[in-house]
Amino acid sequence: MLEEPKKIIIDTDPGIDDAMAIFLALQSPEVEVIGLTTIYGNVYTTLATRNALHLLEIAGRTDIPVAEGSHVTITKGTKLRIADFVHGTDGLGNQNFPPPKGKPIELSAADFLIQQASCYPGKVTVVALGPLTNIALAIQSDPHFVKNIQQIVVLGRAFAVNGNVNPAAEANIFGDPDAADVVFTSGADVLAVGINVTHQVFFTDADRDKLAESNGKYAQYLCKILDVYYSYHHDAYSTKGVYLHDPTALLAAVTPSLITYTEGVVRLQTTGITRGLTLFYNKQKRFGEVTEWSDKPSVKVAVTVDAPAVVNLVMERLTNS
Ligand SMILES: O=c1[nH]cnc2c1ncn2[C@@H]1O[C@H](CO)[C@@H](O)[C@H]1O
Repeated sequence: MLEEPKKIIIDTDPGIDDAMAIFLALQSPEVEVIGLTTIYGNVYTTLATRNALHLLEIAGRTDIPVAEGSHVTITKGTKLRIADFVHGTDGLGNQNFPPPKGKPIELSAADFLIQQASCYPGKVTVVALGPLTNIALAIQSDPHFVKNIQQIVVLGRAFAVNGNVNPAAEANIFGDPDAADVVFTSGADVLAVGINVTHQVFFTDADRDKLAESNGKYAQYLCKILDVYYSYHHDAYSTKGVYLHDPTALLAAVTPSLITYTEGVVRLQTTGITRGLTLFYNKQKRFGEVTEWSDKPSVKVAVTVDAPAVVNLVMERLTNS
């Protein structure tokens, strides 16, 4: 018997690698994209919404609703760190695409997440590709959300490696560490795919050439916007190629066997020079004293990834489009 596709909502800040992940999801029969929710991160939230609508128009999938998310952090912080230097000022490789025709739905991202999770209890997975504000708001405003949601796959953390904002912190967690702490300690089924894993999934210059040679509609579109992302990686990491952060997290939801994970408690540093640092407690020792870790639920933290399989899937699905 054919399995029903897994319903997913992508919480996104598009973003070049977000665009790859969204197209990949639309090309994956294992999942049904039931909505996009938007958040600041790679760009401000207003532009994230515009880009999400634009990408769905490119895909011919304007049937998928877009719900706009928070413009501020969970503590109402307005000093946001926006990574437009990674993605271009428009978030999509400085292409000056025309504005989308569509509009976001009336519901906020958090309310849409709550509504869908309660409509399909145990059947909706959120793939969170930006800071976790919307998900934390959903958790805080609906006591049933944690049990209604099937899984929250988070692209975020740097597990035992340096961050990419500074040595302590990875960009999505750094974007709203207080929200991340709410999500990681909520008791929901959380799978964190950190940059210790996504930095293993490398898309080379030759891979981009292969995309360019194909007639795939998504491949052609992505080749236009990828230049900025490639130059940033070249400057920042001296690499000839880019890390596939968002596509890897997305595929961890689509095909869970591509990764392995360990389980433990994750807590956040929310202040000081290590703001955004995540600490993983592996539960190998029972501490005598009660600590901020003792009574907290475990989450899953990705440890390994089948990187060649991820690159193959990305290539296959984007070129056959
Ligand atoms: O060097 C960087 N600084 C800030 N954000 C980055 C950098 N590289 C990638 N991303 C963005 O942040 C997420 C992964 O941490 C990805 O969504 C990626 O688009």
